[in-house]
Amino acid sequence: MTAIVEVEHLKKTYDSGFEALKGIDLTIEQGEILALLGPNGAGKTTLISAVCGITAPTDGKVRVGGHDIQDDWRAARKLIGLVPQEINLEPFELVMNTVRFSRGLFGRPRNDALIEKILRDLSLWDKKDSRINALSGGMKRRVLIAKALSHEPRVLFLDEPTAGVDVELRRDMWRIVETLRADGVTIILTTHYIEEAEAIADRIGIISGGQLLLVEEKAALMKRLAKKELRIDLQSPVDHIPETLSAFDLRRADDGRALIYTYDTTGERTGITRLLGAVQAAGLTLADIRTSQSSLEEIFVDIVKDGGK
Ligand SMILES: Nc1ncnc2c1ncn2[C@@H]1O[C@H](COP(=O)(O)OP(=O)(O)OP(=O)(O)O)[C@@H](O)[C@H]1O
Repeated sequence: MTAIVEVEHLKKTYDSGFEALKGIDLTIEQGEILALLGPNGAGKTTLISAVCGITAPTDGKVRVGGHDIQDDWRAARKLIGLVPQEINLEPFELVMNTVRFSRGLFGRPRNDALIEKILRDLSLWDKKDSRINALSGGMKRRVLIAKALSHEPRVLFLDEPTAGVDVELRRDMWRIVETLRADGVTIILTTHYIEEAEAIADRIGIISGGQLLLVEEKAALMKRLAKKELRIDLQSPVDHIPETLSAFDLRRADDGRALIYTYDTTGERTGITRLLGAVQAAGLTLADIRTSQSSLEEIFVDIVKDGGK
């Protein structure tokens, strides 16, 4: 594995005195998709801005492809594509020119074949001669991505790429991200849609209050933190949990028509066999049983609430 983005002890205190980043350490491997989740104001945009060299950090280091973002800005920035949260396009410019011009800004030679491919991949080819102000909001977002890709970056930052876009465009974006990943592009995205992180990320980072609470492989995170529940529907309701079942983590649901058992998925034993035996021994008759697992969303809410503990 090769690290493409290295962030060391990054701090940012705004002029107002507000400490938006409180010492972030993060290494991003080439070719991975990292989703940064966090509540509003957590510091996601500040982190991306500092990594991209748009915001000067108060302390700490950032290297992209081995280049220091402060000391060797030009070389580092050339490797980065940034899709900002805000739509910052020139309203009267044509789509084609917008994207072509952006490539030129990075000192890349004109390459109309590449620009055509990017526009086609983003379903923008038939809009190439349209003015930006004639596009819908979703199309403008696509233009932002086309712009960010025009100089062939190796690392793409997507700051809430799907905020406020419809489901169809969101799925289109996921497809585009997959294509880019296949080309070896590293992708870092911030999102409020946990479903999005669950669908496309290899690793998940959770930021809250300017601190990175955790960064972990998505699958490992879900395995480690997802709680499982077993729901036991009873033939006759109970008004309390029998004394003989008090050793189990049980609660009543549906006015006693069901018992919910919460268990740890990482434990060697789930305790289910013992529980079912004890339920029968307590004279209760089962109508049905089913299990469910907590989603990434529930895990996220728990982590942010507990501050990563
Ligand atoms: N230029 C600035 N001056 C002072 N404070 C700022 C500035 N920019 C951001 N902040 C503050 O820093 C904190 C982090 O903001 P940031 O935009 O990084 O959060 P975020 O995680 O991207 O939030 P959101 O999900 O709402 O986009 C917020 O409290 C914000 O008010």
